[in-house]
Amino acid sequence: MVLSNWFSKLLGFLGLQHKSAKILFLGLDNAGKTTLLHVLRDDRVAQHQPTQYPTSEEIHLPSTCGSIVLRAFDLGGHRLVRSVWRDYFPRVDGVVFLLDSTDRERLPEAATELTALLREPCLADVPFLVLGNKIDLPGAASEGELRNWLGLPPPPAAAAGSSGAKLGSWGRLAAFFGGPAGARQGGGGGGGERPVELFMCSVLRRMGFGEGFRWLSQHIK
Ligand SMILES: Nc1nc2c(ncn2[C@@H]2O[C@H](COP(=O)(O)OP(=O)(O)OP(=O)(O)O)[C@@H](O)[C@H]2O)c(=O)[nH]1
Ligand SMILES: [Mg+2]
Repeated sequence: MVLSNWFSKLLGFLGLQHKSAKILFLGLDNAGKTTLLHVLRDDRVAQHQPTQYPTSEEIHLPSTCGSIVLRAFDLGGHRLVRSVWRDYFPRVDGVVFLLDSTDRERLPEAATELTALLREPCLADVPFLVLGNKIDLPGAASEGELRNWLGLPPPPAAAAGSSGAKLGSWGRLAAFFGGPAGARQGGGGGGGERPVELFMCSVLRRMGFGEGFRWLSQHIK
């Protein structure tokens, strides 16, 4: 068992093994979910109509994004279509939650949706990759500001006063918590915790999300 785990990790490291994972792309309308999905699939930025109906795509992520195969579900973020999100919760391997970091007016709404998802019992063990998108635009919220809105604790390096804070909006926040945003679950690295991490990104500039998907691929069971 230990040997086979070690072997599969080695294959993954060498890019010779692909995981297949059911991943939900969630977040408010206009966050950039469909744009991201198509950048991942075609490596091309295009304009899309607001998503009205759920769609799914099989996406082979390159080794720079973790060498995994995603069954990615783009569910649309408009208030009216959010009611279908829960139909897709069974057997999910991961959630990618996108935020428009320039839309401060809607950050409370986004935080409420994220908190509700984190409270979902059937998503209790599911890793959450949170992407603070559109940092190419002037006035985008910083990583720290988003962390405050979402109730995420500071990364350990920043809390200890190290130079990690210099990473600023391009940096990454590592946090393990569950239940409502900001509340640690289990504590101290023990059982019952699930991984949640924030990465700042620009889908348009193709920056930041690759690191996020590498992180996610490591946390998919
Ligand atoms: N400046 C900038 N604009 C972006 C970025 N990512 C997406 N957008 C724009 O944001 C708008 C919304 O993008 P979509 O991908 O359609 O958003 P969505 O989350 O799928 O929205 P719904 O389908 O309504 O849920 C589009 O005009 C995109 O071009 C980014 O990184 N930077
Ligand atoms: Mg869409």
